[in-house]
Amino acid sequence: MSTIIDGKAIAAKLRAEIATEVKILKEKGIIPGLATVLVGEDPASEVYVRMKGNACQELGMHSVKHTLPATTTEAELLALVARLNSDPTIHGILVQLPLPKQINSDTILEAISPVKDVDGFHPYNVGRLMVGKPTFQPCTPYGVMVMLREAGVDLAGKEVVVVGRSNIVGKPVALMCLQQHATVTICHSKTRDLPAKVKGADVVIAAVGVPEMIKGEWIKEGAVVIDVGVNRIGEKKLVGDVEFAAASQRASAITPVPGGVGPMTITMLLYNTLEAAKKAGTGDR
Ligand SMILES: Nc1nc2c(c(=O)[nH]1)N[C@@H](CN(C=O)c1ccc(C(=O)N[C@@H](CCC(=O)O)C(=O)O)cc1)CN2
Repeated sequence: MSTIIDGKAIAAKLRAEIATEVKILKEKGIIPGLATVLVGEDPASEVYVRMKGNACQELGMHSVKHTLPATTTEAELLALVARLNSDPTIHGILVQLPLPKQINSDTILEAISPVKDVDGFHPYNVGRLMVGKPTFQPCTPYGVMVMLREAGVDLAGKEVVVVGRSNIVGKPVALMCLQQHATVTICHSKTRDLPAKVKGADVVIAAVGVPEMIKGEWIKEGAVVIDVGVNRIGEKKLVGDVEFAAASQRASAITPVPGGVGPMTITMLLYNTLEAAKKAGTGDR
């Protein structure tokens, strides 16, 4: 049986540290501020944006939620982003993804000021990560790295297999693992013999968005398994991208879903917002 890497517990510890720093910053007259932008009525996005607002409140941060109709045009959203870019009470801007199809996500993400890009999706911040000099790092992969660190996993020389090549998770987490001296393989829908690739991994990071696609029998005895998937089955049930029950028989450590990577995503957003506020306070941006 494997050790469960408890995302909720790691997130709670980090949030307590962030709250302490927020308090110190407030004494200097700076209240970290996050603006969240939700376009449309995607139920999962509504939940995530609400969770982000609640988390800000719990940690004493300022947060403002902008809810726009699904019919919002790209120009209207760009105008809001421009307003938030020049609002001194806002240190971080988060536009919840996915956006409705009439809006080009890249155009919006590139319009967010890189110094307020607490999602770490702006090409400037992506480029900084690419050259090994990260500024704001995307929240989910950043959370994965913190979990690995807290679980005592040293990546140097390890074979890491990332399943999924999204800009939000797969590509950045691969770069972050490379930065920690892992040998990284990124797998995707055209990868030949995925089971063989996974079977060779010391660390598997599943970020493919397909319920239980990674089979337990593919996991090497003693491997570490990080499951980024949050797949809703019916009304209530959430499952990851990995067959948890079978994989946990073989893995040395594994993240659950829910309660694994998910809570870390929001925690790292809070962390990035705090960092943005600190940089604004020192003029270091
Ligand atoms: N602008 C962004 N959009 C999206 C991001 C992002 O990082 N920035 N990531 C995902 C969704 N996401 C945050 O927005 C997110 C996903 C999951 C969780 C989470 O805590 N999951 C819980 C389960 C919660 C539930 O009941 O649904 C868990 O896994 O335990 C938080 C945030 C896409 N969009």
